[in-house]
Amino acid sequence: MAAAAGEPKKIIIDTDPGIDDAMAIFVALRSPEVEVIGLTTIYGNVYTTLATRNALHLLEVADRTDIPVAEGSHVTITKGTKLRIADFVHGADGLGNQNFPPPEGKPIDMSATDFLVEQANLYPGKVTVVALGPLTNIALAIQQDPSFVKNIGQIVLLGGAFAVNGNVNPAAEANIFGDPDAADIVFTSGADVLAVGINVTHQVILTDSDRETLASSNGKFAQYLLKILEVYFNYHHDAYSTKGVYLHDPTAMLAAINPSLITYVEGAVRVQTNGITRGLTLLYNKQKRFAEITEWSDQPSVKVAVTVDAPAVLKLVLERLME
Ligand SMILES: O=c1[nH]cnc2c1ncn2[C@@H]1O[C@H](CO)[C@@H](O)[C@H]1O
Repeated sequence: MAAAAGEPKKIIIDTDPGIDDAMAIFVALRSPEVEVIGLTTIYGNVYTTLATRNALHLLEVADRTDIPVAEGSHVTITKGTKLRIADFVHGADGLGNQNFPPPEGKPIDMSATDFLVEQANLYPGKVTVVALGPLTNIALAIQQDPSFVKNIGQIVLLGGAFAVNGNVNPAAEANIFGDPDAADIVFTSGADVLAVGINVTHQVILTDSDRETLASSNGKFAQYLLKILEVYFNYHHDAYSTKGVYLHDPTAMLAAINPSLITYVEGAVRVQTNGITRGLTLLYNKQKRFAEITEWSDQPSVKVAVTVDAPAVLKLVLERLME
């Protein structure tokens, strides 16, 4: 594969691994266009303690224990402890019920939020955060350091269901539902945000036959993922009528790596934080100038992905995991 032109883009992956997180992390580690400078962990697919353990484990599988892991928040930004954990999607261990041995490594002695703030300050405008779980750590960084929103290069997040049904319930997508208050802080922060929602990721499906293609590779990532994918396939088989699994996190990762794979629109996004539509993401395209001053007035614009070159994403995922 040709090396990326220029310096690779520095990325921090905020993650709750998670089967599709594992795929996305491996894709990033095999992508010359980016340099993974750290993983930060969060609850979502698993509790934060297990997310940290899984992040360390995945870096050991990849022989990349040089990459630091910083543990993130165990509670929502409003200190909520009643978390919705998607173990029914990923298995009790988050990685397909494989009972992998515990990692040898440890997280660094710094919180995810402190690490995010530190790295954004160290490389102003140069770090992209790829957020694959609920947005608590990112919102905490925004609250902790007023210069974070201008120092961070871009925040590419997997989250939201823009003008489509959610996957937790008809209103809400899982990552936004996990901490709607944090999500609203991120969307209204003024940072350069690109949201890749399930309106886009539901177009990128790894089918049974793609899984067989993956199985034809002796590559360590392909062989590892085959083991953990079984649980993810079973869940999709039960919950959806698609012939495969959605590649949520790998799609968001590739949108960060190669923005030409998606198209987006711009506008203000707000998140519903209570009631039956808690977690709903709504995009205001700013086509109409409303006279009345409301919670929508003067909100900064973010980017919301609307189309994806699904065959190209799938091809890249397979290529990079099969090397
Ligand atoms: O049905 C579901 N409920 C909860 N979480 C899910 C479901 N399907 C996928 N994910 C997880 O949430 C993110 C995308 O919303 C992905 O990280 C995916 O693994």
